[in-house]
Amino acid sequence: MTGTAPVKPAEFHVYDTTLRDGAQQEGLRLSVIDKLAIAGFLDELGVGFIEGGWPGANPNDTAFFESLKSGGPDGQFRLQNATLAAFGFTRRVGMRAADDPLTAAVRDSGAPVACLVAKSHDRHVEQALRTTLAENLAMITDTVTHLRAEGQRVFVDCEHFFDGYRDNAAYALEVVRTAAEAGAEVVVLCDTNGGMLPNWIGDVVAAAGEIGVPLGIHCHNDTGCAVANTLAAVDAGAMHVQGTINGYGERTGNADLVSVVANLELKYGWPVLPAGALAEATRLSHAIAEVTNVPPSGRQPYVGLSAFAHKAGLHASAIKVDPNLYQHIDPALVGNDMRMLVSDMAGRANIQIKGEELGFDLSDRDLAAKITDQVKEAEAAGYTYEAADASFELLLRRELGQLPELFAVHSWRVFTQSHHGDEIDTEATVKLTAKGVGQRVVGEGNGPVNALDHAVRNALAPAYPVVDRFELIDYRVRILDQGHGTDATVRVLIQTTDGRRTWTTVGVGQNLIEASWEALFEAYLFGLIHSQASPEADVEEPAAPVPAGV
Ligand SMILES: CC(=O)SCCNC(=O)CCNC(=O)[C@H](O)C(C)(C)COP(=O)(O)OP(=O)(O)OC[C@H]1O[C@@H](n2cnc3c(N)ncnc32)[C@H](O)[C@@H]1OP(=O)(O)O
Ligand SMILES: CC(=O)C(=O)O
Repeated sequence: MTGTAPVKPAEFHVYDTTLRDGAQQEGLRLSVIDKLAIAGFLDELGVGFIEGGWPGANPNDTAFFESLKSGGPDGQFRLQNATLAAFGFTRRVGMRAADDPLTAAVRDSGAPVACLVAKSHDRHVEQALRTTLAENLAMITDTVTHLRAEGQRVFVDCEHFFDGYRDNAAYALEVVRTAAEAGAEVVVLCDTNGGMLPNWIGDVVAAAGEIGVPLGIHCHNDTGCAVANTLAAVDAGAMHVQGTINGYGERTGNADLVSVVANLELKYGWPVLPAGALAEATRLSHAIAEVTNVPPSGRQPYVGLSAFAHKAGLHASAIKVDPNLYQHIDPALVGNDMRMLVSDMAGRANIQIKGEELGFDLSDRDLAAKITDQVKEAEAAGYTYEAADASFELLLRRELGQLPELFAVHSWRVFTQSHHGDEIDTEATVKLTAKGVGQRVVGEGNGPVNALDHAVRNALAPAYPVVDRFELIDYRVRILDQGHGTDATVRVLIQTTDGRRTWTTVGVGQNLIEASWEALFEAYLFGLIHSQASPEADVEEPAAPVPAGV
């Protein structure tokens, strides 16, 4: 690798603000219980500081700090690694810090650290605070001094520092100096509007470093550079990085702390988390996403589902020799996995690696080439195996002569009728033979796929009771040739679970019901093949009923 990593400062802070700045993301709403759950995950990741919110600003954040004082609802919650920080701002204009109720809320929050946002851009002081530059400095001194005297460690977030530096560098630097002289342990330079680029950040942090106080960095992602800007600040001497898990935050978000710490640990070689913690990053990032109810981005660096997914044939053929040829790190270092995708961009190597992953020997080049051609042809017709691993496995089994005939379908039909124009009934009939016994079963449903699902399930159940545990959990339709109105080709993807594993199958056709049937048939076939292979599925809890509406 060219370029050398900077030397790690003697003291280095990883400061998480998911519960405060992350919660400023549109659509994200965290209850006290959510915050406690996330704090637990952050602590497990090993961040040094967890900013829990702004006590006094809203009842939820106040309740979170109160709850932590008594160990959460069950009295057992304790942070093992992290130090709790309470966010607040400098005292109000014209008031004494000791009399300001919001300063009191931070002071009385029980958090050992107070992180205060202070204005550092002269225009903001004059226009937003509507006060003098001198009074802003007095507000900083008074608030920091008061909280220090009350026994709190204090960090100061200099809001709009980089924009402020451009307009009035002397004043922005004066704010840093004032905060440090009043007792701030770290002065954090904030790219509040997120408009900076790495070299600008680096230059300004280096200039502020001349003051000789410990500096931190807090970047928003409006230029898409929050992580790069954070690293540029570290290169220029910052010893404290702020960010949020998964990059949550106002507008386009904050620096994604997962990427920041992974870069520091794996690229700079700096141990910034407890030993072994980084290998939990994928699990913890996804666990936090479950709590925030924001779907994780597949393309998130390091921990995204696609972060180590390989689609192109050329990549796969090199990966067969050595995975590192097309990966910047071993995915296990962050708890992620390599995934091989099968699509029309696949070459033999994708098919061979994927086949091996599924337990099939595809080392025969001609056989692998034949399957590759079949995949390309099917994909050209509208199938997608990248999203439907189960259908790909069935295709392989068919080609390898390893597809057991667990049941044979003779016919199926669907019938929908409306009564007096409002009530609509759907009925499906399936005729099949399973374990030598013929069945002709009628299923009803609130839509054709639902009715077919009931019919095929009831027809298979006498021979294979395990089907009662199969639950259709997702059904997606995509029109493939959009110019074609109602005679367009459609693709249906069905996701099914048996409570232990989840699988996806695909069907394609000009008839929506036909495409749905194909995906449904494959869903049952795949589920049955695997329940035969591991019959312990028979003792699982029954699945919930089939979702309505299809
Ligand atoms: C860059 C950041 O993300 S900083 C964090 C921002 N987060 C939030 O704002 C979320 C929580 N905020 C809130 O709940 C509310 O804004 C509160 C409780 C803090 C204040 O609410 P209100 O008293 O109703 O004031 P409002 O929000 O309308 O305006 C903010 C006031 O704080 C003042 N203020 C802004 N920054 C600072 C500061 N660093 N120090 C002191 N006062 C400040 C403003 O001048 C304004 O004063 P005014 O009331 O005299 O007009
Ligand atoms: C403090 C903060 O969140 C900011 O300046 O962006």
